[in-house]
Amino acid sequence: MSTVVDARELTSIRAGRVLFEALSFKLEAGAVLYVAGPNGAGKSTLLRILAGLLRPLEGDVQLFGQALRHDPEHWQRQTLFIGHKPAVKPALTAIENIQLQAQLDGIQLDDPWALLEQVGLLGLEDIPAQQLSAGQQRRIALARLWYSSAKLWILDEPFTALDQVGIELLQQRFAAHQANQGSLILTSHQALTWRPKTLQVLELGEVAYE
Ligand SMILES: Nc1ncnc2c1ncn2[C@@H]1O[C@H](COP(=O)(O)OP(=O)(O)OP(=O)(O)O)[C@@H](O)[C@H]1O
Repeated sequence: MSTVVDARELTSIRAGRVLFEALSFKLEAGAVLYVAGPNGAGKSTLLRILAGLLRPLEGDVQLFGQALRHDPEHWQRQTLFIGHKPAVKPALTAIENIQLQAQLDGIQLDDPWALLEQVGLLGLEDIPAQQLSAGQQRRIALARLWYSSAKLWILDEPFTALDQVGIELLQQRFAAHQANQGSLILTSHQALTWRPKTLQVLELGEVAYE
């Protein structure tokens, strides 16, 4: 087993609150880390630190044996981060959004229509994203998971707004990623109905004030 994430002594203070202090954990290839905790506990903050988007006050993260500061491009190639708000362009259609996302990810999509079908949006391709429902917009954002070859996925509340079929579809995608030795870090306020092969739970709890 190889270590994908090695988080060492992470401390984060935001808005005068200690969210976590000297937090250390490791994640191995093919494992799932489920970050739980109440609103404001620091889940998104931790995920953004792990994705290299935010610096911890103290501590550091090694990804595939390398620190972010040594090779940010390596970090970007190996990780796929999807935040809790679907990053869709409201005036673009679903297919245009998917193509744009792929372009930004440096991927040439052979068949964007097949991808649209995979995420259950076929028939809605000509509608601007702003006229789609919250769950449909989420599906556009999550389409990245169907072409991503990143070994580590970091997903902030990916199930939000999805219906039961969408949740099942996403969990199947997670299972395929895991079977391929992919690792996953996610937050959710819903209990997982899928039982990953290797699951670690990190509970961020009540926070202390400075
Ligand atoms: N951009 C920011 N600047 C300053 N403080 C922030 C910022 N974003 C979040 N915070 C603070 O960090 C705390 C943790 O926020 P975070 O979004 O990490 O929590 P969370 O566990 O993901 O919450 P939720 O379950 O509501 O999504 C919040 O209470 C907030 O005060």
